[in-house]
Amino acid sequence: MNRSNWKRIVVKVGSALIAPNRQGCSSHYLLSIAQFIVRCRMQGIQVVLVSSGSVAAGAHIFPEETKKNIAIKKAMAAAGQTEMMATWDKLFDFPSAQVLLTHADLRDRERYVSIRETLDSLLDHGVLPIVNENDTITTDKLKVGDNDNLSAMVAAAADADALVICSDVDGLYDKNPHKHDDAKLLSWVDKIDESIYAMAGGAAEDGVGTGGMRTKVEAAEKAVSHGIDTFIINGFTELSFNLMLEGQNPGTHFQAHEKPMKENVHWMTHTSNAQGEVVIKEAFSDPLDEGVESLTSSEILDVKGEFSVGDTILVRREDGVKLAKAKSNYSSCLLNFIANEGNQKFASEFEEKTGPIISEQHIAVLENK
Ligand SMILES: Nc1ncnc2c1ncn2[C@@H]1O[C@H](COP(=O)(O)OP(=O)(O)O)[C@@H](O)[C@H]1O
Ligand SMILES: N[C@@H](CCC(=O)OP(=O)(O)O)C(=O)O
Repeated sequence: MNRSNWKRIVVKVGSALIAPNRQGCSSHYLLSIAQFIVRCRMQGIQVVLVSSGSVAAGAHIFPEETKKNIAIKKAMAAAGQTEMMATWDKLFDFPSAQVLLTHADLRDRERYVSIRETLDSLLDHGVLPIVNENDTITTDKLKVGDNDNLSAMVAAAADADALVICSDVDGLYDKNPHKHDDAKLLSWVDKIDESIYAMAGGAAEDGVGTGGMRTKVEAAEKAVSHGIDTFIINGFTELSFNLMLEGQNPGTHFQAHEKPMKENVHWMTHTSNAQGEVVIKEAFSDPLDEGVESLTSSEILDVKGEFSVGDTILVRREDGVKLAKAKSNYSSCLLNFIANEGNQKFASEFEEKTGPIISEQHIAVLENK
């Protein structure tokens, strides 16, 4: 990693830094984060800010006994979002822009491309994009659910060089430091495997954060496979930011892969989730590695879920092994019809005229078979 090459970074700020006591926003911790952003920009590094905190910031407006209600939580987010944006805006003398996203936007290729273009336009005109999940309109099916994973998806969309996750602890420890006095900080992670996930616990039950370290490790896994160096640092202390600016590592550094995934393969693997499944015969699993022009309805054993043309699907072997994610050129309804043995003659004529079920350039072979 050579930081002098950084052109663009994503900085993710957790709720505890924005609304530490759930009593509205406080600029107490945001001042040094804002200063860091200003200094990065002075060095010619473009910054995208992913800011949590709308729910925590809006919490003080609603009665305590209502706060577990989902509709009230969404209302807290709506009210807190304006307060949070206003607090950030006061700290900068350049324009900022509110970008509210859901997973439904990120997993749709056209909307994803539109997000990329908007981020580029904002950054190229000196505007600071401030991104958050659009909690008010999300449902379980539509949401990312935590801003750690959201920040990694945004970092990939923005083609960032680094992702800096500012949290309420120094980084990833071998166990939760709030529960274990002897927990040790990991300053360097070059491979994210089960042993790393085993160390990462959830958020404190009485805290304001979502997801804890687990979602941060998930985010790091997404980002490093896109070639994005990822840091978890303590956003409570100014020292973290000074060390980052000096090129040092104040927390945990997850090393970017030297050979990142291809952009569309990364999007299919880490951002877009499968809307349905196609189960294929075991004997056909290898040709997926080479190209799939030959995947025809006669290899399909089962079609699961409802999907439309252009949706991402999971290709699974009959023994359950996940083989690939791919963009489907056929809807689930049509696939169900042509995969039926009785319709084979019609199917082969139809496929010949219409083209492959999945095309080679839109397939991501899954590494963890
Ligand atoms: N191995 C670990 N190392 C560090 N923190 C951990 C670990 N396991 C669980 N945690 C918890 O994760 C919390 C940080 O995540 P979270 O509460 O979601 O904050 P944020 O608002 O920064 O996203 C820590 O305060 C700690 O309680
Ligand atoms: N969209 C939510 C963010 C939820 C979230 O991931 O919070 P955190 O774990 O503090 O980053 C909000 O603004 O409150």
